Amino acid sequence: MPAPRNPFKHAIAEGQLQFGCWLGLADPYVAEISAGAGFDWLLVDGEHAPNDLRSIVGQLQVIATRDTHAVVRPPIGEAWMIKQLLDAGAQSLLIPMVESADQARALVEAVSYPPHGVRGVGAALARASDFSGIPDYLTTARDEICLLVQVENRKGLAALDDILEVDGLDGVFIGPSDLAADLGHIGQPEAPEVRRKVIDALAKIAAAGKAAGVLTLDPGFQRDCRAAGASYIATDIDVLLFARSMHDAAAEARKRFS
Ligand SMILES: O=C(O)C(=O)C[C@H](O)[C@@H](O)CO
Repeated sequence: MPAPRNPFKHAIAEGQLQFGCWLGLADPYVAEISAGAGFDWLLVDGEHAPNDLRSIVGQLQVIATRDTHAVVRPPIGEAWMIKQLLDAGAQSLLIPMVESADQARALVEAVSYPPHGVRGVGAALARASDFSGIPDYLTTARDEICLLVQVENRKGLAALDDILEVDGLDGVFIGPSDLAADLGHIGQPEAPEVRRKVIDALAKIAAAGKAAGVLTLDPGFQRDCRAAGASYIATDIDVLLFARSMHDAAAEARKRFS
């Protein structure tokens, strides 16, 4: 029996639109609600949310029970973190702040077992192999791992052509917020210069045959990104949805009783 099929990997490889939601509330309970909401994928954020390995595992477990897919973002692209996330059962990873082809190649090695890479062999005791319930896990795991790298500054954009030549990379995701900051427009991912660069990068990624992705809350810009070739687009963030609903509910209750 092989490693479980990764439907997200295959969908974005074919350019099929997958829309997703960023999960920053860092809690399996919230992930369970989100997993039933209808998004194609959910980003479990270890970079900017208060997640640790155990909270990520809890979210992977509940997301796996629903018809959606978890993409996990570690704080940084370190091989030891990637090893733990893969063993915990994450099949799709989004690695932040990638700035060179060498860095991208090291990440490909981190998700591959020797002799092709450096992933440690410990799946026998891991959730990824269904605790040894998947006999062919070691020989088939790599086929179903989706490796996405995040390019989000001028250095990364300058290296984009080289990054796109790296074999074993499924896609490149453009981070508009960090890119805006690096371009001198901190807090303004909607600045025209940022948007132009995002659209140009997405088009270049798609033209190179890799899957292009982005996070933007602006519906008009989401459509522009799709037109430029993006196949996985995060359209919402749980923290903002919850915060907005709480504020609206309290304001309406206050109005009702005043
Ligand atoms: O640069 C970006 O955009 C991202 O990397 C996504 C952010 O981290 C996301 O959390 C929204 O601020």
